[in-house]
Amino acid sequence: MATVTKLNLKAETDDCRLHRESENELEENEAVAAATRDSKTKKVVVELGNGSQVIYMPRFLAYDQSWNYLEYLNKNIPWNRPTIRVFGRSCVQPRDSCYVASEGLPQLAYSGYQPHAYSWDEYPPLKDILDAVHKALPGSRFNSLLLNRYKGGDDYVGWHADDEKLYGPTPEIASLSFGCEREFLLKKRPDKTPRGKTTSGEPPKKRPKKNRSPDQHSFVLKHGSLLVMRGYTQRDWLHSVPKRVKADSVRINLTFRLVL
Ligand SMILES: O=C(O)CCC(=O)C(=O)O
Ligand SMILES: [Fe+2]
Repeated sequence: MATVTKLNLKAETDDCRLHRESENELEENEAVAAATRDSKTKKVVVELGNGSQVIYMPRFLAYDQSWNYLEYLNKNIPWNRPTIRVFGRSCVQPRDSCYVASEGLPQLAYSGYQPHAYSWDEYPPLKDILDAVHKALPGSRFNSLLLNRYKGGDDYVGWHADDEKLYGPTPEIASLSFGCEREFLLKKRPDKTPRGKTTSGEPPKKRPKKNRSPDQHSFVLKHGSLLVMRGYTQRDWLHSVPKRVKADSVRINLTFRLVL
């Protein structure tokens, strides 16, 4: 049975707690994510294991400023809903998107689609947001941005990893959210080592369930929040923003990336 840890960062309580899906599961599974949180900034660091890490800052940008950004982006970005290829079939991408990148970088291509790269200069507020991200993450650098707009609960992004070659083996992705709160899920990719085998050839040691870290995580991404995926997260984990019937307003998400 999969181990699941839900990170609940609801606006009403602003109380960052790790809690399990159900009491039942609590009994069956004592696995808890290794998470640390800062009581002042509410920043949460979740160690996913094996060199993968997620950082979540629920109050990265001020509330009012974030509404101004949402309004600006909603009106001024040349949103596009391209036809993409998924599992060999053509379909309309279930959300709007746009791509912004520094000049001279190799072209991004995903799901058989090559988005046009717009310039940062055309959208000065994006440069301000990028500056704020660079300030918050010293030592990190980003030179491209994929924007997504979810018009309502029917818009979504399916399970995927941002593991395109042009990002290198350990891409860092900084994800900013504006507007409607949506759930962001992470699940561990299936282990490629055949059952009963270990990479060293030695017989597998039986590890008790309670020492196994969770293989699924859930974050409710708040208006003005920043979530960072680091290390081997794109190699070992998949992420998604599923459909939600109750999500009835627009959400805009910006993912900053470094093209090498
Ligand atoms: O909307 C989000 O929070 C995630 C978007 C995403 O995963 C992507 O653009 O690759
Ligand atoms: Fe992604």
